[in-house]
Amino acid sequence: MSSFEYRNGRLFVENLPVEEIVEKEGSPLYIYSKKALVERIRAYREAFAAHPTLVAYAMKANGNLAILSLLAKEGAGIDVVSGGELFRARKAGVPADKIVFAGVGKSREEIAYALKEKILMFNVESQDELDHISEVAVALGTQAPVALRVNPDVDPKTHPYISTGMKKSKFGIPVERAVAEYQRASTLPGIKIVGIHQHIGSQLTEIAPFRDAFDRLLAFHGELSRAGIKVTHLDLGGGLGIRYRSEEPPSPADLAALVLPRVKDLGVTLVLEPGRSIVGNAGILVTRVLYRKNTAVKSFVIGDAGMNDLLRPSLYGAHHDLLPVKETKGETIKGDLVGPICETGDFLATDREMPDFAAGDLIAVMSAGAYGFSMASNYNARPRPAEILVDGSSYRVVRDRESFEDLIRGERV
Ligand SMILES: Cc1ncc(COP(=O)(O)O)c(C=O)c1O
Ligand SMILES: N[C@@H](CCCC[NH3+])C(=O)O
Repeated sequence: MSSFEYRNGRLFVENLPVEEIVEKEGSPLYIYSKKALVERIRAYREAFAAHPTLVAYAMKANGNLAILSLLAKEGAGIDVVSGGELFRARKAGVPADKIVFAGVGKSREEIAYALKEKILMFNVESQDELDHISEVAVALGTQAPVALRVNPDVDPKTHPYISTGMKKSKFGIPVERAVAEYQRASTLPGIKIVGIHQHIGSQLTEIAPFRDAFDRLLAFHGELSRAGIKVTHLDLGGGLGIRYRSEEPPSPADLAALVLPRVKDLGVTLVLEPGRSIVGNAGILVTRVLYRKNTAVKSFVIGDAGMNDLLRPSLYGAHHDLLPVKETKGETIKGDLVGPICETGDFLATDREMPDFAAGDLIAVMSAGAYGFSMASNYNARPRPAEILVDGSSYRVVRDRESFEDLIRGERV
């Protein structure tokens, strides 16, 4: 049974009506389902159970402490991309030896912090970064465990802004230069080579790019061992897509079927970095209609959530289904769901067939668990929404709605 469904015409999250939660906690509001989160992380753990595998949830998708802590209790590690994310992961109780650290621009302070915490490994994205990490490690009297992020030049067939494994992208080290870079790494005093890393993009809905990238990764692994360099970890990154509209992305089991038969004799631990496919469909954003407005050419539904609360439609033209919190059988309109932000690009849906919403109605913006709150901002001095975690018939506020005082914290006249 899905975690979000209608019962007697009312939208429920697990056993709670969305309307009742919003009456108490206000809007806009992010609501997550614990059951959906647990199901998703277990789907990965079970699919890969036959091989030593660390599922390092990519917390950039949603870094709420309650979610991190829940996933950690399910055995997950974390993929972080900043000192701030590392801090969050540690606050949530994630063991340091289950944390991997990627990103093209790690600062010396962030590197030192991660070394002191003793994380599992750094996923290194350039020659310069490798040198910096070695220097910082030597200064601290230690060695940094690293994987080099190898850019295989595979088209992930997703939005260009979130394609990361092509030649023209800023990520990773080109595969043709990677063996030489590993050889250089093996001579650096502060570096201990432990793995190979790859991540080709996000919201992948076909298996073929995973297969192409994985073929290249295995070929590279062979080349590296022939050059005398052994690794203990193969990090395959994240990127598995979810259903926003009608997509039918591969499942963790499909990924496992592709990968496991070919790694079983390599003597490596697998690392996976799923983000969106864990949290995306475990969360919704609820917005209340403030006004209706019709011009000569457009119908607008003006809600209380905008691009500052959910950026994906504005940034990528992304589609999120809209569901009425109270089911209607009445008229529909074709129009835009827009927010209060002073930008024409502030919309959650454009030219969309939707119920003829009236002021006061609640709309659930679906599939908003990933890259929703984590990309929210205070633009137009708007406090960010509260976040709610539903567990069966009860819920907890896992992040308070921001106040006006929060907006000016740290500022001085
Ligand atoms: C290095 C790395 N790992 C993991 C992820 C998580 O990706 P996704 O949310 O698509 O699973 C990303 C984001 O694309 C990433 O950059
Ligand atoms: N923010 C993107 C995904 C970014 C992936 C990060 N590497 C989205 O909402 O789809």
